[in-house]
Amino acid sequence: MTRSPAPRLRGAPTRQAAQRATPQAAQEASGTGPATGLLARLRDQARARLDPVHWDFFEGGADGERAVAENEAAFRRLALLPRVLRGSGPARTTVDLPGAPDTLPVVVAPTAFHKLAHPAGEAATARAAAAAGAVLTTSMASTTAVGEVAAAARAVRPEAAVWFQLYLQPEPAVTRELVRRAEAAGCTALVVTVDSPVFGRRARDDRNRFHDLPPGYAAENMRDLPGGPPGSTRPIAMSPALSWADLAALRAATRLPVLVKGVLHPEDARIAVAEGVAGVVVSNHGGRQLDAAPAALEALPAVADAVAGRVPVLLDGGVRSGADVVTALALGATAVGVGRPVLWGLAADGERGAARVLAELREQTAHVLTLCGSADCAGVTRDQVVRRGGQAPW
Ligand SMILES: Cc1cc2nc3c(=O)[nH]c(=O)nc-3n(C[C@H](O)[C@H](O)[C@H](O)COP(=O)(O)O)c2cc1C
Ligand SMILES: O=C(O)C(=O)c1ccccc1
Repeated sequence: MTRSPAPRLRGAPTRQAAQRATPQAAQEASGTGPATGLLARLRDQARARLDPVHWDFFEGGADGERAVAENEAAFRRLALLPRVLRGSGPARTTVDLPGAPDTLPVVVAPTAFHKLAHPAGEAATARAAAAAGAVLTTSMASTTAVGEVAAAARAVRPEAAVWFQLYLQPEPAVTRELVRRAEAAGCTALVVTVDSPVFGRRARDDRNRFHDLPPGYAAENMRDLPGGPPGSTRPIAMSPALSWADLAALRAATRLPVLVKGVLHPEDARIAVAEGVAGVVVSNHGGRQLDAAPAALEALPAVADAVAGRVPVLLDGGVRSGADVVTALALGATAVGVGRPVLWGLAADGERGAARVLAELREQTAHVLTLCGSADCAGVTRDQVVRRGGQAPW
């Protein structure tokens, strides 16, 4: 990648230096996170356990972190109108996604460097996702190679679905080799992240001088790629020169379904569907790329209208509860992704913590669907979402 972790400064800064450089406490206490509940507790535990530099990497966003805050705030501005007496029975909480039939509508969003959260790293996350019946989207920037990640998931549940997240690399031979590895690992879809023509500016990481993984950790998927010396890892490149033609070349090079992640403009969603993608992920990258971007949730209805049911639409960013999941479903998503909450669980208590996050979201989603009078994930509709605190119409 172009900014981070660029090998400018090696090794992690000390805890003391990070604390001096991290005056985030007041801002966070005033709080964008959930005030109570399991996820909030795991977040607190994660924060207490982690090196503050790594906490800041996981929690932070681009520039003034406005997009990060908006993702959660957008959910808080909305409420759900339940329907009653529909005789719908207890809600069924599975959906069909590309390469993942009958799966939870909560997908683990791709996040980098899980070994900084917990030494068991991505293998622990994979086991937790498999146990919950959730798709794991494993990041190209994982600290465990994709083959090992997918094997860990299948050891828990042979039919567990793992998707591989990919940044298209400027050298086609490198991209092709990454795709070959994902296919060989048994991944069932590729998720191409398209919101990163350059790496976002992360103020916390700059202040903490966090620009490289600590010794002993590496982006393992980037090891032994074409053009590099044997045994070494290549940096992940982000390129503003990429275009739809590069996506078409990728689709021609694989039989796996390809989803695009990081779409906010409805016209881009239309183009993506016309290009033949298998799904669109509405996302502002957890507020880590364009800080001026709207909340993902605010972009969702227009994208869902543009896609018009032709492929699944997913949303990630700010999903912290079953009510958030159901709100996104009602506004046109087939499923949602969760990024930071899984990292909180992983950092707090390894595999068990990540599994608790996913089980909690599954139970809350089923409960809220049932309270809304819906028999399944497709049964909540846009008319059931209303603004909180709006002007009374009378
Ligand atoms: C620490 C961290 C690392 C991330 N790494 C990646 C990545 O490697 N690839 C990617 O496409 N998105 C990455 N993302 C973005 C997530 O996939 C997702 O869009 C975002 O986290 C969703 O927002 P949430 O954290 O509020 O749930 C990362 C996000 C975080 C917080
Ligand atoms: O931090 C991120 O959001 C991210 O996408 C990423 C990508 C490559 C390496 C590290 C992080």
